[in-house]
Amino acid sequence: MPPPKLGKNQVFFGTFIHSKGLDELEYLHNAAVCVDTSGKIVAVETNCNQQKAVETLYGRLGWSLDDVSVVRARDGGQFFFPGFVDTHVHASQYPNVGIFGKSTLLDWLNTYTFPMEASLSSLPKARRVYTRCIRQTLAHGTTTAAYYATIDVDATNLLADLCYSMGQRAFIGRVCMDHLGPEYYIDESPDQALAATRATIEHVRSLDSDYELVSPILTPRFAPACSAEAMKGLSELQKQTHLPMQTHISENRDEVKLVKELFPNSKSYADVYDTHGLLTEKMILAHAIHLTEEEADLIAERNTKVAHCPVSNSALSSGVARVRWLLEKGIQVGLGTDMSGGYSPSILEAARQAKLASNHLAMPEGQLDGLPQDERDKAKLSIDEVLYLATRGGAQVVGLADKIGAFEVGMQWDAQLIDLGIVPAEVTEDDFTTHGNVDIFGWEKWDERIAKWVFSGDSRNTKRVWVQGRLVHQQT
Ligand SMILES: Nc1nc2[nH]cnc2c(=O)[nH]1
Ligand SMILES: [Zn+2]
Repeated sequence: MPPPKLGKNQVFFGTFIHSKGLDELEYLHNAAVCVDTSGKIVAVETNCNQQKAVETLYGRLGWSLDDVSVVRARDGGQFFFPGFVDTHVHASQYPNVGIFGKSTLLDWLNTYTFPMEASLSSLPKARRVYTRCIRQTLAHGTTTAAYYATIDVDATNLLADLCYSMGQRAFIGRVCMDHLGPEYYIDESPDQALAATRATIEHVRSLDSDYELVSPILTPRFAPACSAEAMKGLSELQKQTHLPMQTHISENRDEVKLVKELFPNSKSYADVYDTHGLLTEKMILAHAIHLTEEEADLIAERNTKVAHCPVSNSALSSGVARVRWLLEKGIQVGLGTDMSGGYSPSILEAARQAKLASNHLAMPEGQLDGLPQDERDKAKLSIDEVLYLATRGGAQVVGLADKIGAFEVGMQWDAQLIDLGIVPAEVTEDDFTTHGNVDIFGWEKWDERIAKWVFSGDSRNTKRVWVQGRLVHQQT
């Protein structure tokens, strides 16, 4: 069942905050954003109240009052923000969030991850897990997610159905793994892996023929789990279909060592993907922590994207990705929760941890030890920068930079209404109970309010969420 069509044009009034560039949030106060019935932003007007909108905007758009429904962000306490983009998330691992003990990547995969993923060949179980994952990520403001499902075609197709009916913009990856997996959870052969991938592509196409909301994404799990034939086959399939792709790279030192042993003739981990035709501008590489200078240069040259997953990188003690270093090479970077390597469904949490991880790089005895302090300090990401990665950066990574990530004419209304619970003058000081941990006194400047949101905010501040103009989450 597709989500219901929009019956009316919509106008949103209030404060809108979005990224103008990597290090600059733009604050539009007393603004109006008009959204047509296809969910497209058709006007962005500053210094605009309802009366002015009726007098000028509606006429220009050919709208009458009856055509329009109005949503207002309350002055002071509320603002609209672009929906978050989760560029790397395993929907199938959602029940395992927080469960990783002291493990690191390779033993974590065998102990926790493969058994859980294999168990989702039970469709009733997959339905429960995927429904809750989508509901939870929407409640945290994630309007677009690049999902890994499992090797099971039916369960993967079910994830596509659920994203479509619940209205989340999503990329659906049937996981390809025909090498080194446990016998209970592995593709039988490269041919079978490719046939299964094609079956999911067909299913998603039958659901959403132009991939307006839900798209397939080719998903070789990572080099150690894929035969050379499977990787080459996926590269061919990508050339025929032009679909996006996703995989993991250089997350963990033992993994990098394993890749060296498995592909002794390759120059590096990145070179393995390159020589199998997978290192292209359509590929999203998760983690990218232990890359060499040459690998990062190659990734930049190929215009390949990176999903930075700081929560997972800390949880599995994988390392700290050098995001500034990647950005300065011209590589486009977004944020990923990497559930359940990461313990949180929240891209706001990923943004917070991206900030803190970048500070760790700059500390003495950190990874950049030996460089002068002012050089190390450059590694630190600002609040504005991590929010860029969470929105516009993510949009670039999933290939939708012209469609989502900001409030611009021509883009889709993929947005969230945030409430920081600022106490209006007319309300008593006791009336602040519903806004979670964020405690605003009213005298903070807007950039300080945003900093408080990034460090103390959570889903309690996410009041409503829209995708393509449709309301997909409303806090009760
Ligand atoms: N974090 C993470 N890394 C991987 N590398 C290969 N598979 C996985 C996975 O499921 N999660
Ligand atoms: Zn992952």
